[in-house]
Amino acid sequence: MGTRMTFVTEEEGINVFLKSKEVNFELAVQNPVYRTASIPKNTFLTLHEKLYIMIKGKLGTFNLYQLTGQLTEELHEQLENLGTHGTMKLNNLVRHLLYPVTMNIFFKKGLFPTDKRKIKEFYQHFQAYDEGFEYGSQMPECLLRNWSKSKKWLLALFEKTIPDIKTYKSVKNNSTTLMQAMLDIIETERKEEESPNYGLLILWASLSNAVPVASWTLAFILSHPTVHETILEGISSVFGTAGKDKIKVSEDDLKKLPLIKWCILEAIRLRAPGVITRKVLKPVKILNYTVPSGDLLMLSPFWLHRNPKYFPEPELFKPERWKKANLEKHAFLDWFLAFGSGKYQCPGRWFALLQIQICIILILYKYDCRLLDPLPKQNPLHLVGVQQPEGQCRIEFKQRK
Ligand code: HEM
Repeated sequence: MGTRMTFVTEEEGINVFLKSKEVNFELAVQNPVYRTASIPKNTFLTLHEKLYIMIKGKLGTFNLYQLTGQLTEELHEQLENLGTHGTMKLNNLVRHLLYPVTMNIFFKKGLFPTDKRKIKEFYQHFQAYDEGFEYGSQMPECLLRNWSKSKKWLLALFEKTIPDIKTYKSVKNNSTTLMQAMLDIIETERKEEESPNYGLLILWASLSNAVPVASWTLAFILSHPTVHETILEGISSVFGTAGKDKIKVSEDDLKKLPLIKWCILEAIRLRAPGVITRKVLKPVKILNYTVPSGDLLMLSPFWLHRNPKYFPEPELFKPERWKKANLEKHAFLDWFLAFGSGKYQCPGRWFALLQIQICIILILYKYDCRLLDPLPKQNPLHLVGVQQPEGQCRIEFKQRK
């Protein structure tokens, strides 16, 4: 639709994408941000770097472990609502856990509705917004009636709740939530009329990839019996065998269970975002081509992760390949680009890994789980963000005795 895109697939092009000063993140995403969250260009460009630095700091490895206790508590609360046994679509089970946990932690405790009708309404609108995000980021809103309705519903929700978020004070500690810290920056720049729009944007960023990644990780673990067994043994050795206790999970406990983190990273490698993008500011030369300014440069982490030169036997789920990564020093494997790269690499990556680790530990500690369907295929239509499953995948869970 009038946008020129150049895809880089070879090392030389990838290096230009990752290192050239002539390609720009902000100008590549500004238009999609305008279409999906109605944030005007000047507001976006004024606030972007300040917000990014704050989010990166708050969710970076130095501060992150302050959230472990809260994450565990919130997840226990949501697991309690699942009861002692049941069968659900795997995706829905993960949504049931991560939607409220993320809302309550990033915005304000108790923000996620508890009334059944309101929860259903939230699910319906967030899912419609998320599923249509890719189209919404490219097309005029007037062509996407239902998507637009859900976008407006979510914006109205934030408009209503922002005064409460602003005045909320945690009883347990003095720290501000992520959204409160964002509001401080937005207000300092006198852009408060755009606060609900930022609420919507950060809600989408924090859930759209984390939910499918948690589902894929569980699906991979449950469909690889040896991995599943080893993880269960690890969990029993750290937390004991009973499934009823409200266990606490510490940073040290997580270090004793590296296989879970490797499984998450391997699931992300295999289902990585279809594309990430940069705008070309001045013509750049790649091999024999000159890519003109104004083009979007596109790189596919999904495709790159299937290159056997970088990832031997790339199609196989092999969590042990992550043994080689220096995760203690917060480094991933070379050529792993699921979180993007450079100045504006995903600032939520360490939070996502922590949240999913605790989520998986608590599910597998509390319940005996099995999949009732084979591992689903990935839907090839999704380019923005992590691949979605195609077809149904149900999970059966029974409380361990
Ligand atoms: C496994 C889950 C996740 C994946 C795979 C993922 C992936 C990505 C990718 C590929 C980008 C673009 C980076 C680039 O182009 O270089 C990005 C940006 C971003 N992510 Fe994540 N992400 C995940 C979870 C999260 C979470 C939990 C948050 C929570 C706050 C988050 C917040 C953001 C934000 C705010 C940006 C935009 C950064 C900017 O504007 O500069 N992400 N993410």
